[in-house]
Amino acid sequence: MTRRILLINGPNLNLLGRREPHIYGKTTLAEVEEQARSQAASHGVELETFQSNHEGAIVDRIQEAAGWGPNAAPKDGAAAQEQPKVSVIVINPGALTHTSVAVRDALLGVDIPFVEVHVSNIHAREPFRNHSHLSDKAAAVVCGMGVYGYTAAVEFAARHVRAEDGK
Ligand SMILES: O=C1C[C@@](O)(C(=O)O)C[C@@H](O)[C@@H]1O
Repeated sequence: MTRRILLINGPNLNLLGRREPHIYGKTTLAEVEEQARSQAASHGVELETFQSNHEGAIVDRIQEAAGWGPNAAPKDGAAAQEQPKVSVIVINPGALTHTSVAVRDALLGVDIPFVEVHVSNIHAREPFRNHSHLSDKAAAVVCGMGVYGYTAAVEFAARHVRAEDGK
């Protein structure tokens, strides 16, 4: 079965490269996503991407990763068996990190391991950014490495997927 990684980016990360470049750098989200896709492919893993500025859309997409939720394809019979599963979620929740119990509940609800990524070092910024609603449940947390954090997270996720396959 094809294994999948789902890369989710939350609010304002569509502006990567243009937004506060002194904090988030000049690499665009399209470049991050393309690099992540080919990096995963080099491990024989498919990578899907999703960005939204809307909390509910992110909750829906997380549920969909488990084959649930309002947008999930109907599952029955053999087709359901063959549907590739998302094995790991890599997520930069943006500001939702600090506010969203709903995103936390969605990630815990689907029981898919996740890696939390932040481009900036959230512990070296304003106090309201120091707390994450996700970190205590994350398989790993990457922050302060710039967009290289996505590379580190995808590498970790791909290894996890391969380990699942017993390779
Ligand atoms: O939107 C973001 C981006 C961020 O998640 C990061 O990648 O460093 C950090 C958050 O505090 C902020 O709201």
